[in-house]
Amino acid sequence: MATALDRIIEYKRDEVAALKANRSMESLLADAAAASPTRGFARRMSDIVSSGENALICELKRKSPSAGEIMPGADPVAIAKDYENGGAACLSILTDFQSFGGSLGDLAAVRAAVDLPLLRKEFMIDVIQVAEARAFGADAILVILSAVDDALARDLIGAATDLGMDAIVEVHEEDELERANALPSALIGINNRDLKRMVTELETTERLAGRLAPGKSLISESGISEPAHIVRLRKTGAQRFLIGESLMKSSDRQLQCENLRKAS
Ligand SMILES: O=P(O)(O)OC[C@@H](O)[C@@H](O)c1c[nH]c2ccccc12
Repeated sequence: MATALDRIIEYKRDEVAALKANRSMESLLADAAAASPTRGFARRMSDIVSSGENALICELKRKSPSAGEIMPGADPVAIAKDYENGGAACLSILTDFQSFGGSLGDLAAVRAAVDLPLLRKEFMIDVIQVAEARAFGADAILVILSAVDDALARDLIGAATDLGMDAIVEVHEEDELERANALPSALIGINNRDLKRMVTELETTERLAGRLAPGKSLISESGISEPAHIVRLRKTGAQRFLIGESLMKSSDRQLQCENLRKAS
């Protein structure tokens, strides 16, 4: 049976074909060269971690296959400002429309409104999407290892590096973590959500965290909704966290960000 991830990758291939029909790599690279310089995504997280606080990547997400509608009419700029005022290290902007209700327009709007480094949260299957990410102001990309082989992962990371961006290599299982350890990116995201079964378990980080190679930085992703979750995950050594749904739904995003940032 096709998984949720399979279905997303299938329409993503059509989107990439449409992008290639409309834009040349050269013209996207020209836009990328003209974009304002990258903001140092990994560096901003390390600065916050050195100060003793948690580095939060706060996410803008209107809906998802697992949660359904989260906040259909969300104003990306207002939410980004809440996150910035709450002391977020970086922001994650979903740009997939079909499953997550996001767009590159959200990325560009947030880029113009706040100073934080931005992750383009997207299912990357072609280097042209990396150039497009930079052209719209992204500072980092996501490389989901359950969706790409090692050769493509290397190409995506290489393209990001060439454009001055960071790459988060996302894993959910032990063999993916082994692959991530051998890839040339220092940021490894352990996704507590299984993108194939849509089940979220913080045990995923607890099980895999000890297996990161030296020099890699761990980001624990998904399913975090309260300070106690951070306290628990910090025991694995995690100091960087990617949080979406619970912050989107919070009645006081800024305060919730502050509480999660200071939890220890
Ligand atoms: O909303 P949550 O449970 O806090 O999760 C955020 C983020 O980790 C999640 O949106 C995510 C992690 N990896 C992804 C890959 C694609 C789309 C979404 C994701």
